[in-house]
Amino acid sequence: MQHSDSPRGGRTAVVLVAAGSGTRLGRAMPKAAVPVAGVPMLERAIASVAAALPEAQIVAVLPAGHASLWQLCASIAAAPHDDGAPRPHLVAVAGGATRNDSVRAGLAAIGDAVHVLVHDAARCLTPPEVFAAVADALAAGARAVVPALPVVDTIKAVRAAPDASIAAEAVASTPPRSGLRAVQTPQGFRRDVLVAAQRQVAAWPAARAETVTDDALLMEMLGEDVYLVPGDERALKITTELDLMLAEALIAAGEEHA
Ligand SMILES: Nc1ccn([C@@H]2O[C@H](COP(=O)(O)OP(=O)(O)OP(=O)(O)O)[C@@H](O)[C@H]2O)c(=O)n1
Ligand SMILES: C[C@](O)(CO)[C@H](O)COP(=O)(O)O
Repeated sequence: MQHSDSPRGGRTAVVLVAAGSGTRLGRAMPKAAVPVAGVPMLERAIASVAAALPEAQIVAVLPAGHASLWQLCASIAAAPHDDGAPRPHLVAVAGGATRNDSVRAGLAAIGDAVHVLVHDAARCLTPPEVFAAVADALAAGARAVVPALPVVDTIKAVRAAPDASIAAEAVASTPPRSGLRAVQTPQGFRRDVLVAAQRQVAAWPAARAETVTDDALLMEMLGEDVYLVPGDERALKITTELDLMLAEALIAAGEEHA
């Protein structure tokens, strides 16, 4: 297949992190295996990535011990595509103890990609427009791109309680809401820059590495400009039962793309 250098083309890889345990969802299986309106979350996530970026290599990062997710990936990679749709370039690797460990495992498995998108399988209803917006910003020369939405709540920074007899945190400050955004995935990067940042984190003590809650943070650490493109409410991260209910309601209403 002829691959173009465009971030919508074949020199792009997607690291799809799906190795989490889903503690907050509290099911007796890893979150990626949980059915969302009857279809495993991982299957929905792969379908949405493949629909948005059909030429991209997809590296699914899976819980090492969950055979059914590995079988699911193998069957998607091998499935005939009679409708003429391209078969996803899909491989699977084992994840690590933290999300960031899993991202690193995925990065180690990608081919010769120029750009990499890091995406949460838990955001399995992300519409193609969000992938396109990230890819287009990379094509325009950005080295780090993140989808974002305005925040709807007022956000407080907190401090320890000034009066120890009151069992509560206290407010430290209130950042102006107009300057805050909630960020989603896929987060897109020049691969060489992300790999260089991850090399630094690999040497950090665990307590510091745990502060890496998203990939863009690493770019900020290197002094890179991180650009924001519009996110989408359908790209919600399924974290709790309420999120799962919302995702299933979106599917029932025909609002998800797949
Ligand atoms: N060790 C980990 C932890 C998380 N993830 C992935 O990172 C994404 C965002 O993580 P989150 O939604 O917090 O998933 P979990 O870690 O599974 O959730 P919880 O914290 O409730 O256990 C998910 O797609 C999850 O599978 C991962 O690949 N490897
Ligand atoms: C990367 C992320 O989805 C951006 O919002 C988020 O930070 C992941 O957090 P989690 O606690 O690992 O779900």
